[in-house]
Amino acid sequence: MRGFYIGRFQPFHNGHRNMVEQIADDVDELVLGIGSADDSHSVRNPFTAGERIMMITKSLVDMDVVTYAVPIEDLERNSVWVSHVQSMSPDFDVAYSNNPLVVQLFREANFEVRQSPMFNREVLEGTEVRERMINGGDWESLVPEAVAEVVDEIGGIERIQMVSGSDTNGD
Ligand SMILES: Nc1ncnc2c1ncn2[C@@H]1O[C@H](COP(=O)(O)OP(=O)(O)OP(=O)(O)O)[C@@H](O)[C@H]1O
Ligand SMILES: NC(=O)c1ccc[n+]([C@@H]2O[C@H](COP(=O)(O)O)[C@@H](O)[C@H]2O)c1
Repeated sequence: MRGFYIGRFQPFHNGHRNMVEQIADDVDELVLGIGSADDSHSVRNPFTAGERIMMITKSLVDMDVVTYAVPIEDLERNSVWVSHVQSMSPDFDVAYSNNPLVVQLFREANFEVRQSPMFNREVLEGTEVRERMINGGDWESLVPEAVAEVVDEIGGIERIQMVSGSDTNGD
C-alpha cells in the first residue's frame, strides 16, 4: 500500500517526522508532496522545493519505508487540485493530512483520508521554527539533525532573517 502526505515543510520539523513514523506503520511506500513548491524566499516559505527535498530525504534515510518527495505547485483552483496532485505523484491509496482544506478536497475526490494527533503542537509548528530562526532562538531542537545541516549548508538563517527584514517578502 502507498500513502500520500502533503505539507509545505517550511522547514521539515520533528512533528512531521513523528507523523511519517506513524504513517510508516500503515504503508509500504510513502509519497511526500512538497506543497507550494513554486514559492520560496518569503517568511512563510523561505526554502525552495529542492532544499525541502534535501531536508526530507536526509531526515528519512533511516526509515524502513520507501519514500518519494514530489514537488506540487499551487493552483488558483481548489476544485481541480486533487487531479493536479495525481498528475504529479505516483499512484496512492490513502492520503494523510491534518489540514482541513486538504482533507475536504481529498474526501470530495473519494480518497480515503487519515488524520493523526498533533505532536507537541505548542512548539512543533513551522511558524514557531521560523520565528526562532529569525529571532536567534533555539530552532535546532525542533527539527531533525539533517535539517539543521541543510539549513546551515544553504545559508538558511541568513536568508530568512534577510527576507523578514524586507518589505517585499509577500507576508
Ligand atoms: N506537530 C505536528 N504533529 C502532527 N502533524 C503536524 C504537526 N505539525 C504539522 N503537522 C501536519 O503536517 C502537515 C504539513 O504541515 P505544514 O508543513 O503546514 O507544517 P506546520 O507546522 O503546520 O507549518 P506552518 O506553521 O508553516 O503552517 C499538515 O497536515 C499539518 O497539520
Ligand atoms: N489550490 C491549491 O493549490 C491548493 C489546495 C489545497 C492545498 N494546497 C497546498 O497543499 C499544501 C498543504 O500543506 P499544509 O498542510 O502544510 O498547509 C500547501 O502547500 C497548500 O498550498 C494547495
